[in-house]
Amino acid sequence: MWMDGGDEQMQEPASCEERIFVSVRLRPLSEKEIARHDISDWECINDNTIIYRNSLSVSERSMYPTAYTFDRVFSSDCANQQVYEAGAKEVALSVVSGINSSVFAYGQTSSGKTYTMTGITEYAMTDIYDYIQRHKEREFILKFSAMEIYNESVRDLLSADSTPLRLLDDPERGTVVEKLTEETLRDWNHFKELLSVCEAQRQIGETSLNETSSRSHQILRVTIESSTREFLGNGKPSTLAATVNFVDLAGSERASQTLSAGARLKEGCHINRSLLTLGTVIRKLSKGRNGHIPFRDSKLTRILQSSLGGNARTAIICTLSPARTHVEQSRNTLLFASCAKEVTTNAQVNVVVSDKALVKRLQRNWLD
Ligand SMILES: Nc1ncnc2c1ncn2[C@@H]1O[C@H](COP(=O)(O)OP(=O)(O)OP(=O)(O)O)[C@@H](O)[C@H]1O
Repeated sequence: MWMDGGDEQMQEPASCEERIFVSVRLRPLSEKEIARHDISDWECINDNTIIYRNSLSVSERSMYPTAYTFDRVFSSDCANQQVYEAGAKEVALSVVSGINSSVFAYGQTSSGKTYTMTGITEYAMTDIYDYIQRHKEREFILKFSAMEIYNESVRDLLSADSTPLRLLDDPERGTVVEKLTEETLRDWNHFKELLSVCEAQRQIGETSLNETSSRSHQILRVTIESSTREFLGNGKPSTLAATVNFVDLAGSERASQTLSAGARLKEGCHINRSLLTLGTVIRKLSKGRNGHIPFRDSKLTRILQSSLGGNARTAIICTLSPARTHVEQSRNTLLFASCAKEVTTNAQVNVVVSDKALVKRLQRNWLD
C-alpha cells in the first residue's frame, strides 16, 4: 500500500478486529428545561446501564426497552475529563502508535455534543503532547486540518475561501478531500490558535431548540507521523503514520421538529441526508458486512468510511437530554447507539518505510 509522497511504502501488518466503543452521556437539565418544569426521566444506574424511569403504558412497554446497556454510560454529574478518560482516551491515543482513530459525538441539538467534543479534543491533544515529551527517542510531526460538511458541501475551516472542496477517490487512501489545508503544528499554542480559526468559520444557525445551534458536521483531523531519531537497524519500524478524527455531528433530530422554515429547512434536509445515511450505514454494518453498504450516499459517510468499518479504532459518544419532552429523540439516539455497538472495525499499525530508510538499511547491511 502506498501513502502520499510517492517514495513511501506502507506495510500491512496483521489487523485487529474490535467493536466500536459506544458510550452514552446524559447532560443535566438545562435552565430552559427547568424553567418550563420539564422532568428528568433517565438515570444511569451503574457504569453500563441507563434506564427510563417514567412508567410506561402497556402498549409502550411492548415497543420500548426501559434499560439500555453500553460500554459506558455517564450520568449528568460526570465531568468532561471523566468522559474522556473512560470513553475516548484509549481509542484516541492509538494514533501515537500508528493506528487510525476517530471519536464521534452523536445526539440531538443541544444534547451536549459540542460541549463533549471540545473537552475530548483538548484532553486528547494534551495527552498527545505529553506523550511526545516523554518519547524523545522519536521525532514527531503533527499536522492539523479541519472541515465542515454543510448542506452536503465540504468546506475548509482553515481557509477564508468558502468554495466547496471536492472529494476524490484514491485507490489506496480511500476518499481524499482535495485541496484541504493541512497546517504543520508548531506547538500547543499554535493548535489553540487554529481551533479559534475553525470556531469563527463554523456555520452557526439559529433554531428554536438552541440559539447557537450548529447545523453542520465538523471534523477536526490530526495526522501524526513519528520516526526514530537515529536509524537503529534493528528491524524496528522506521516511521509510523496515523490520523485521529474528532467528529462533532450536527443535531440528529428531524428538521420539522425544530420548526424550521426556509433556509433552515434546507439545511435540515441535507443534515438529514448525511445523518440518515450514517444511520443506514451503521444499521447495515451492525448486521454484518453482507450486501451493499451505502457509504457513497453522503459526504459524511464517504469521508468517514474507514472509521465506520475499516482501518481505524472508533469511539462514539451519544449525548442525551434527560428531559421528558425529548424522550422520542433520546430513544432514537439510544437506538443508534445500540446499532453502533455491534459494528466492528479492523485497525492496523500503519508502518511507513521510506526509500531513504531502506537505502540506509541496505548500506548498513553491505558494510556489516
Ligand atoms: N454535560 C454537561 N454539563 C453541563 N452543561 C452542558 C453539558 N452538556 C451540554 N451542556 C450545555 O448545554 C448547552 C448545549 O450543549 P451543546 O452546544 O454542546 O449541544 P450540541 O449537542 O452540540 O448542540 P448542537 O447540535 O445544536 O450544536 C450548552 O450551553 C452546553 O454548555
